[in-house]
Amino acid sequence: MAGELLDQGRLGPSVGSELPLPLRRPCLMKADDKCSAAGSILTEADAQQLRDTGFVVIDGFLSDSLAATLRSEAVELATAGRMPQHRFQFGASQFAKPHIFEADLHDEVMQEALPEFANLLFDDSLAKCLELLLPDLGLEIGPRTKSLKLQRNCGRGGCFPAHYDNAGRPSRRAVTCVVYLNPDWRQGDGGELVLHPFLRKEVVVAPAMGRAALFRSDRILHSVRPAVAERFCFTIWLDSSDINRDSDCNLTAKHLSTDPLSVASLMQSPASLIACMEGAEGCEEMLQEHRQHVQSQQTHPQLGPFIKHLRHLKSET
Ligand SMILES: O=C(O)CCC(=O)C(=O)O
Ligand SMILES: [Fe+2]
Repeated sequence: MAGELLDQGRLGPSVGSELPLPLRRPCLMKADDKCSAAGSILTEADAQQLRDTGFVVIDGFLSDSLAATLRSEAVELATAGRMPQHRFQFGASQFAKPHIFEADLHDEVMQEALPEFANLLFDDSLAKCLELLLPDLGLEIGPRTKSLKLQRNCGRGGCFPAHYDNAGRPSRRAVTCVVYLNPDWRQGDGGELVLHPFLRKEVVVAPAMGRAALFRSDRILHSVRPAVAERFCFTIWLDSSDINRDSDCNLTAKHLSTDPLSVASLMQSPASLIACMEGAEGCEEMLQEHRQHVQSQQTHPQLGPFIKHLRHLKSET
């Protein structure tokens, strides 16, 4: 299904009603001399969109100078060959994600190598701003209740299959904020983020410099298209004290013998998984699990027809 492409030409800087100054541009940096230039732009309209649709895309989320500084730090680490290969847990095994490298800012070695990113880990202005605008999210404040990862996709087809950043307990992630650091991104370079809001049209987000995509970690299925060109981004995940509630998780466990997230995943074809993992260790195991999951749910007496109905609704969007 063709998604709506958000690229620089079509999506101008975010506009919306303005909050009083200190909130409208919360400073993402500690150093005073950089505060005036750095900040996230989060208006009431942005927050409202996040609340109503589960996502919002904001251009100029970082000042040009902060975006450039972060990018140079990232490039320097990558050039020195110091960015660890991204590994992920699947069942009892760990596998490498092809062409993806990630630095976790909870790692003190990385904090030293990436001081500007480390400042962001210890800066709570984004969480505080969201907490004020969307108190129902129950966001927690402090470096221990957020994660920050810098990611390098070296091109050559690196991508992410459709997934949720919070696929259920014990995850406490509530909001994902991905920020892109690619000044030269052009159509054809690939690496677009694709949001798959439930039963709604896909939204394709080009990974352009200073652009941020904020979305509900537990509600928005998303994937990344294969990248042809090298691409950098960093992600902040904000935790909540009020996530994966019994009332969210038990409804379908009780009535449909599954959880709500897997209903949405089932509606995805395994194409994005194959694109990401083909030929890599772990690919066959993951496909096998996907096939088993799909088959067991499709033959479920209540869930099978329900998924068929949802697919039909989605095909009409
Ligand atoms: O690279 C991106 O645009 C998003 C990556 C992602 O979905 C993740 O790290 O969970
Ligand atoms: Fe993700």
